[in-house]
Amino acid sequence: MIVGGIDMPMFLVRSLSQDIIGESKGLRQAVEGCRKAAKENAPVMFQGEVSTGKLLLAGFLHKESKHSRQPLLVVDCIKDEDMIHELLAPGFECKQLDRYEGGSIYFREVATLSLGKQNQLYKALEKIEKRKIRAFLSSSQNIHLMRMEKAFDPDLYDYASQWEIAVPPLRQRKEDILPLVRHYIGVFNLKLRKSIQGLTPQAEEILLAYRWPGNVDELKQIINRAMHLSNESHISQRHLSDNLGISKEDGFSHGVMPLERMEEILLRSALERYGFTLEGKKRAARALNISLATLYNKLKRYNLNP
Ligand SMILES: Nc1ncnc2c1ncn2[C@@H]1O[C@H](COP(=O)(O)OP(=O)(O)OP(=O)(O)O)[C@@H](O)[C@H]1O
Repeated sequence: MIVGGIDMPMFLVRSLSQDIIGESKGLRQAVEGCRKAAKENAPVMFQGEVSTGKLLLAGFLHKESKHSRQPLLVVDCIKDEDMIHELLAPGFECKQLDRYEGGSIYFREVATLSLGKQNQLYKALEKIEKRKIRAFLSSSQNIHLMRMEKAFDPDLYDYASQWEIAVPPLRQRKEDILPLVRHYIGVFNLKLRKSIQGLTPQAEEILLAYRWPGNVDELKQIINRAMHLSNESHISQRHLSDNLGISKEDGFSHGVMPLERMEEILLRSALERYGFTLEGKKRAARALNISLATLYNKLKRYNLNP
């Protein structure tokens, strides 16, 4: 739910009361980490690949903590450029944050900020904490490696390292795949007015073997598309084939796919994340560690357009 009527429209304020679905050890450890962190006041850094559930877990932590009576504010360091600019300005006094005193604030994707801005964020966080607003940070890039390569600000690194919660990718939490699939089948049955009951054994095998580079959002999309295609009681291999880049004949039982297909998936996911504007493409190229010119060549080759 997005709560409107706030002073700063750049802030996304969400009430996160959604269920956390999964049974894996990795997810249970992350939930346990949140429960423990909820009893403390330290800032928490959520680390994990894209769409692994970092924000969902931060929402759970917030709800379990003594800050839960006030909102959790979400600031996206990639998308909320104006807000970030305002918040990081040296003169920012956080007065606009007064009404959120006692709540929490979540900065999504802090590692995408330039080194200078990371340091400004560290200074802003000191002011924010004075307003008794608890800080959460997230990154889909490994900030420890970035720090070693001097690509992450030392002050923000020390701040973020106080309490870390790692959220493993879906391919390392295979026990979560089928429960999530069942959950989304239920969601889309309602939405599409269908009554699909589950997956064929072969379709289950395919989904369990897949690497899920886009994690839970990708799973959601794949199930959504498969359910649009299926008029049967179960989702089968042929409803998944085109979307997972596998051949209808060969199946996909070994978690292998053509490298080019994997490259296309990664390019698409980077552009969906950063956007197709010039700035978005520059960021996508940086995240993929390729030059902008190479990115343009690949976009042409795979015919990737918004
Ligand atoms: N364990 C889970 N149970 C139910 N839904 C989940 C789970 N994990 C993720 N989701 C859903 O997947 C989507 C992505 O989750 P979320 O935004 O929390 O991921 P994230 O890691 O913060 O993403 P990003 O990398 O884009 O910042 C959301 O719709 C979320 O509700």
